[in-house]
Amino acid sequence: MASTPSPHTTHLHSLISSSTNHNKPSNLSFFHTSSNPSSFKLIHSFSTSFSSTISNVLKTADISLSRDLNGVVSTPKPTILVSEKLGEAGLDLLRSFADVDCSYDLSPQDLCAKISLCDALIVRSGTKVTREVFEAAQGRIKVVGRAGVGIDNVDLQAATEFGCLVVNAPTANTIAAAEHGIALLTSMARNVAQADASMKAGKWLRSKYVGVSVVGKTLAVMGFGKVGSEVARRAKGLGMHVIAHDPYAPADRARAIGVDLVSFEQAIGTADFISLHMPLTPATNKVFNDDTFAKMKKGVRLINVARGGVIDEDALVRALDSGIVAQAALDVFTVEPPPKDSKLVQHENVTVTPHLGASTKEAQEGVAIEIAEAVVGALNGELSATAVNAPMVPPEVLSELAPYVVLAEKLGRLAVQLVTGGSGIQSVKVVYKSARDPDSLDTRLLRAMVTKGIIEPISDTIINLVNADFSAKQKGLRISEERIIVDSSPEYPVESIQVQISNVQSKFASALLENGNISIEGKVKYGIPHLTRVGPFSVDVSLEGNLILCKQVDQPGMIGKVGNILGESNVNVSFMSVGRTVKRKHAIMAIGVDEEPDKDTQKKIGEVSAVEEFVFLKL
Ligand SMILES: NC(=O)C1=CN([C@@H]2O[C@H](COP(=O)(O)OP(=O)(O)OC[C@H]3O[C@@H](n4cnc5c(N)ncnc54)[C@H](O)[C@@H]3O)[C@@H](O)[C@H]2O)C=CC1
Ligand SMILES: O=C(O)C(=O)COP(=O)(O)O
Repeated sequence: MASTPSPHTTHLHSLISSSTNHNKPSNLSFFHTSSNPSSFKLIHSFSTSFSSTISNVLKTADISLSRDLNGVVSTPKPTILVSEKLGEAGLDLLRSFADVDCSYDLSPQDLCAKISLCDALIVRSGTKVTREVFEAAQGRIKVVGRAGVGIDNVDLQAATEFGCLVVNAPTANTIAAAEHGIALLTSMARNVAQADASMKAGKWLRSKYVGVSVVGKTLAVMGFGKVGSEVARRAKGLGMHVIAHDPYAPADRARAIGVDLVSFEQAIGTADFISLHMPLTPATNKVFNDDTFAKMKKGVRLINVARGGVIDEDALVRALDSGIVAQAALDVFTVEPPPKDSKLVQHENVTVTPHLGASTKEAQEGVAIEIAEAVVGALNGELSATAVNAPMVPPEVLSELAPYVVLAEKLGRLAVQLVTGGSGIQSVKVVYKSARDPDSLDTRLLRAMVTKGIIEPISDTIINLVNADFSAKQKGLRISEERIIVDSSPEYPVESIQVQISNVQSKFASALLENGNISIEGKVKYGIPHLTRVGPFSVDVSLEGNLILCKQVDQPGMIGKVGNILGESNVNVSFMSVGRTVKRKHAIMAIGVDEEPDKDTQKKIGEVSAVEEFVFLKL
């Protein structure tokens, strides 16, 4: 298996660990637009640093570096388990990137046994991805790809808790499902399946199988999403009068194709045909039951290409027996496959297909490519446009926020190290200063990264965009955000980010504001995150390597003294900056160092007479 740890394997948890200099711009260039240095225009190609940054946001790529016997380092392929039949084009795409294990018809036990060896899992509707599966994965699984629309077979809550991204393929099977809905509607109306079966049994029953016409009849589309609206469009082509019920669909989209959105009661009470196209959720579970069947027009015909669970199947049998429902055509069932002796399946007025809605050659090839691209992208650390349990952030927003994402994580990491004991944190405030309208600044990524920076140093939880909010909540950490509009260039999304931690003691008292909060602030300068404020003190040091913060009496010679001690211990100083509140009183020295000074060196710094307090912080 690709990334099974071996003696020759160094396991890195992500493409870039938080202590490496991944934020160093790999290919920065500047061009000068005016004599004012602040208007230097930055041209930053994010080809390497951007994808690294985004990998860090998601931490989906569990990349292992293997050494061969000659010590040459190579990156083994991730392993993707495909547990149900997937189109060849998608499999080819996956194989070009990963080791692909196509194991169909796995028992739940077999799936749990395999999953800890896999970085991604691709399923259709037949695999139940339960909490047990995520537990058995032991943190290895980074993405579940659902090759289709409905994700009711994936425990999303568990996926989120385990920081596993779930992506689906929401568009490629829409037409197939809509066509199947129409096929069921028309074939049911003309008893095609029953007549076919009877002829094959040697009969010729022309009068028994007189059907009903659909033209002029009212069709209620329940769930006016992608499939529902395509069914509506086609039904109008058949001359039907189409109404729809969908509490979340925009009325103008319905009006545009000549469909009226109506209430649930109105839809089921007036329709001759009812076609179901909503997802299975706690709210739609068994929404068609004895009560709702009782409100339907006698002799109604029902089509279900959505999910079996939206119907109480026993109630449907009763409604068929009583004649409320004249006929039903079902592609989906509460339990799939349904029991062989299912009264519903055996009912003479019911037409059934074995969940074939998405099963056309075209749809399956499309779905396979759509999901393969999404899974490969996610394993590469890209945020997916079809993420189900993480915010979908458009690529242009992502690329713009990339350096701020690094800044946010580092500020969180710094702030938490200033807390005495590093625990007991309950309340964190993140203040964004920006010239942009608050509505046009999406801070979810930044908040997730501050959370990551705060939680990871004090726990063993890996935080990413998927589980950041959940993990914060679980740890009783309240993260609030404030946006301050400033009068600067709206060209950059954020002017500065400040992280405040309240109600804690600090091991570096100078980082406290008057309100008692630990506070640090940073900016992105020329693409590189900088620390610009510690408590009330202004500093200016790039956030690379490690950091020493030193509070001293503001007097000449301090930089030299501390610099000498570090130099004698062979600790390389990359940046130094001094900030003070009042001249000749107190100053904060922020020193960027490449190496961690040993205890002796730290002791010597502490013994410099004018040094009042100092702290060493890892970035
Ligand atoms: N049989 C099959 O092979 C296939 C089944 N499906 C199923 O079809 C259903 C629809 O798929 P899409 O149109 O792609 O999804 P979609 O997300 O585009 O549409 C679902 C619509 O249902 C609406 N909805 C949510 N709750 C509702 C409620 N309580 N009452 C009425 N409407 C509600 C939503 O607002 C949304 O507009 C899903 O359940 C999906 O799993 C989809 C493809 C193939
Ligand atoms: O996409 C959906 O929601 C479907 O129901 C299709 O399911 P399938 O991939 O054919 O098992």
